[in-house]
Amino acid sequence: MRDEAALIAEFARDERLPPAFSDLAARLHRPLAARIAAWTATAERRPLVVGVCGPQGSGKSTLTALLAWLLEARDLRAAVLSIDDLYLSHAARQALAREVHPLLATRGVPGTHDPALGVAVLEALGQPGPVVLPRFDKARDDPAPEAERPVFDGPADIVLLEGWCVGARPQPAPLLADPINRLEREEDADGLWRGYANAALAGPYRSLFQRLDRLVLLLAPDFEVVRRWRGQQEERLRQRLIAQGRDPDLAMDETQLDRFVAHYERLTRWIAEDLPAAADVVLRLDAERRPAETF
Ligand SMILES: Nc1ncnc2c1ncn2[C@@H]1O[C@H](COP(=O)(O)OP(=O)(O)OP(=O)(O)O)[C@@H](O)[C@H]1O
Ligand SMILES: O=C(O)[C@H](O)CO
Repeated sequence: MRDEAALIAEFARDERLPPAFSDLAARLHRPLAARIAAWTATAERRPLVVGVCGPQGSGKSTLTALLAWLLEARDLRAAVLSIDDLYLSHAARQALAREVHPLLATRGVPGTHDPALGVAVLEALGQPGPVVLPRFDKARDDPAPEAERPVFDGPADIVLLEGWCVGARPQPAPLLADPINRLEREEDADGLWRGYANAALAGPYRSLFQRLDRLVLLLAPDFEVVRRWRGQQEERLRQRLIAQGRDPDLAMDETQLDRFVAHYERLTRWIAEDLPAAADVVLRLDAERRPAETF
């Protein structure tokens, strides 16, 4: 097995993470990778599918990327998939916006992904041979062209499926009655949009989430912190666009961001209430993304 400390240092450098990250990785990522390896050893089917659910900007893609490195160092083949890569195209969401509800134009809530694509990719990852993984380009707000999609050489031992609503269960109908923020009050007064998202969770998303063997749940201190974390993400996107010589205004400004995260508020709050009881590992993060408990 490759030296984990050296691997973590390399990862932190590549990802430009703060110096304190190495300590965190020793307390969190290393033991979590060991736990996932142990789950894999006793799993009844391959690949073992581990869901990583956490609010926007909570650090899911960083966590899963490092876990994949650590698992590979243990000679386990680990693929990472994000539910964000299953978003419907811009045109498909525009069609939903016309036909069902205007708020479905914005990517995010259940109903704006293609869960059947996720099921098909998980299935393909269980077979030998190359699998072209889906990729969504947030600056274009559209799936990336095939040439930009990564290829995983299957079969995978483990798939880490990360996303802000991975494993979410529908809300009981009475909880849908009252709007929870201004967006819902002003633009979904009759509850059609939130009802559609909830029905999607109860329907097509169930087939994807039923495939999860294990669930790791990250929780934010509160929704204000989620807004801040998501803002940091967008700032990174802006910097990346500048570095690539692309238009930085493809990233959202503060007003757009407030409206964007309002779409996520209901389900983010519901997940924090409902999923801890169902998760295998629950990590309560502070505002600096540090878990309160040692693992
Ligand atoms: N443990 C950490 N310490 C400090 N910074 C971190 C840590 N984990 C992640 N970050 C930084 O926080 C930001 C968000 O992380 P990441 O992209 O992993 O979040 P995410 O949950 O996948 O977000 P999204 O749901 O929007 O895709 C990134 O800039 C990342 O470098
Ligand atoms: O950018 C997005 O699509 C949301 O923040 C979910 O990750």
